[in-house]
Amino acid sequence: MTSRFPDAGAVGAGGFVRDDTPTPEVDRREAVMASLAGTVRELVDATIRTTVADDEVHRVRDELALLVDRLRAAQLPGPAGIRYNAEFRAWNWGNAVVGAANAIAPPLEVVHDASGCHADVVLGAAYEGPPGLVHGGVSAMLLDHIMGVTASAMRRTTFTGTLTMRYRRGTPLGPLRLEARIVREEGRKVFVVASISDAEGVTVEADGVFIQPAGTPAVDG
Ligand SMILES: CCCCC/C=C\C/C=C\C/C=C\C/C=C\CCCC(=O)SCCNC(=O)CCNC(=O)[C@H](O)C(C)(C)COP(=O)(O)OP(=O)(O)OC[C@H]1O[C@@H](n2cnc3c(N)ncnc32)[C@H](O)[C@@H]1OP(=O)(O)O
Repeated sequence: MTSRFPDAGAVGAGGFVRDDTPTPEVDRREAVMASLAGTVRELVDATIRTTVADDEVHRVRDELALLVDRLRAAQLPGPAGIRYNAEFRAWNWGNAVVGAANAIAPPLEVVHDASGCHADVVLGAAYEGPPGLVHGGVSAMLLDHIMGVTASAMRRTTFTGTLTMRYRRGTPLGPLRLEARIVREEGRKVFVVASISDAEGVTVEADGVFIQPAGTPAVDG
């Protein structure tokens, strides 16, 4: 049987790690971690926007330091990586864009559709660059991810080779839609286009070359 995922270490730093945690247990833990990350995300937003007095800020900081110690009581030795089990249930809880346990991730929920992938997301104060607008690097990060997922097409691993952004107008914080699709393939190179839109239309366009690293397998079909 063709392995759906490369062996651990086969695809760059960290690689993919086979982990035989049963899917229901993965699902249960993922929900628990997503719940924690959701509250931490609230904390990030509340921290940015708080106007409470300095003394109160210091008290909150001290209480949070105790909570950090409790989570540090048992930790992975490094980043979370990408893990998968025998049913090809994969989980990457630390991922910067979709990680269920990562409060820095919006998180993006990528949907595979007939033409590629799309995602609806609401970006708040933590993603600001110019006043009221999404940071250009955040736009690039989110597009990079959805384009990589699109290029990978659930059957191979691809890395970003080249990514080009065109910022047509400021992207307002708030509800946004991302879309990505493959335009052509040449050997191990997959050419992808993508966009971010608000209610008025496209704000950012991107095109990129995603490359399946030499020697990594792909599933037929
Ligand atoms: C087994 C199946 C697996 C199933 C998986 C299932 C589900 C998928 C699950 C998860 C999906 C995982 C990830 C997807 C999600 C998000 C991804 C986010 C994307 C990222 O955030 S990812 C991090 C940033 N990314 C890097 O960290 C890349 C660092 N870099 C490298 O790892 C190498 O550099 C690499 C691999 C790019 C190339 O290495 P290489 O050795 O394979 O390339 P090589 O020289 O053989 O060239 C071959 C042909 O590509 C052309 N070429 C080469 N380099 C190019 C470039 N940069 N731009 C344009 N074209 C380029 C050549 O010109 C030649 O073209 P030609 O054949 O026409 O001559």
